[in-house]
Amino acid sequence: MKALSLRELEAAARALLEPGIHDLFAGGSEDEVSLRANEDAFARVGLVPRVLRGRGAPRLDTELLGCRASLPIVLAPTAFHRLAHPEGERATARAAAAAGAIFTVSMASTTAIEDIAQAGGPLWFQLYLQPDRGFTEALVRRVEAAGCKALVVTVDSPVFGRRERDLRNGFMDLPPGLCCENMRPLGPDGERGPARSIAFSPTLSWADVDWLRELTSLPIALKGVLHPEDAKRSLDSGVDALFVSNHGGRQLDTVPAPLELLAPIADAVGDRLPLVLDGGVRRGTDALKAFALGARAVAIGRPVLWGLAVGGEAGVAHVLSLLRSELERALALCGCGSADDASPELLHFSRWEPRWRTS
Ligand SMILES: Cc1cc2nc3c(=O)[nH]c(=O)nc-3n(C[C@H](O)[C@H](O)[C@H](O)COP(=O)(O)O)c2cc1C
Ligand SMILES: CCCCCCC(=O)C(=O)O
Repeated sequence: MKALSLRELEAAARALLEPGIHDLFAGGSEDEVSLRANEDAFARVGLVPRVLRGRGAPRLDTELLGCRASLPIVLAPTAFHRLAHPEGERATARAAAAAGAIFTVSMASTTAIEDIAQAGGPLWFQLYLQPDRGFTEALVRRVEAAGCKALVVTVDSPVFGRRERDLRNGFMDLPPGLCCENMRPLGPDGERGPARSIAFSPTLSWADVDWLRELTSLPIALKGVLHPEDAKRSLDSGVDALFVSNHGGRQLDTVPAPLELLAPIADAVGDRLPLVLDGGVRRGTDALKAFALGARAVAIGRPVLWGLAVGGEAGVAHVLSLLRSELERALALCGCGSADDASPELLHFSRWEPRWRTS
């Protein structure tokens, strides 16, 4: 039976995945306060529809960082797709390409970027800047050659978050036969060497972003910017977009939900930088709320892994199709012709408290 919603798909994936892999995907850091906050934030904002606006059937197509996409929902970078399904990132890429959706490939993908690019859809590549600049430069050249259209630099990970589910389950590394394929340097004839590990470095600074800006002409998005002052600072480094993200609640715990932090960031950067929000997006209405608060697009992480686990390429296609139809319906019900029509006037922030008559 096909899942009617991402919630149903999540339950189906949970039943199929080996428990340690399920926890690896589902978990957050420490007490998982941010993880829970991400979905809760959407539930706490109401939508107040406008009526009789005659906007016609909503259009979802958009352009982001020079890429045309058929919907403003991006696949966020997530590691290790081959733990969810043997076809891994290849299956994800085929589903995204068929849907006209942008797929952000994780630096920690279990399939090499060249093989993922065979699917032919629009790809961005997520990068953890490595202290070894020579390695980073070689990887950037490789990603450019593979045809990726943008770099998404994750800046919320100077150290790795403490994920206690993984510690409890003893998940230390990928099983034999799998590795982070992009971490295998290419030899002169394109042969892939042994994988090196990904370094998380607390010495990274804006100087490294400036260095990357000089290195490549690809558009650069910074992922994990949550403070308005950092958003403003990013303008000086010539970046092209920001992902307003708390890494799905997997890095610093107790960071508020990105939805709650979006408006001040949108205020800080104005029209100068497009914003992509991720964290807890599970419904078309969630996406609409993010657009109303200033996001140009949203990104989804775990739902893609649930789709993969349940049905490989068809499962990811189903995730995108559910969200597409939900978003079309939500826009139409709110009197919007596109995501650009969404504005804060549609949102209701409840301060209502019941007062019961006692006499
Ligand atoms: C299993 C898993 C792996 C992830 N891997 C990466 C990664 O390699 N790089 C990265 O920048 N973010 C990574 N993320 C974070 C996502 O890009 C994204 O910010 C987050 O999943 C969005 O929240 P959601 O899962 O609630 O949609 C990962 C998240 C999960 C759940
Ligand atoms: C040593 C590989 C680490 C992969 C990191 C993936 C990630 O960002 C996550 O949240 O998990």
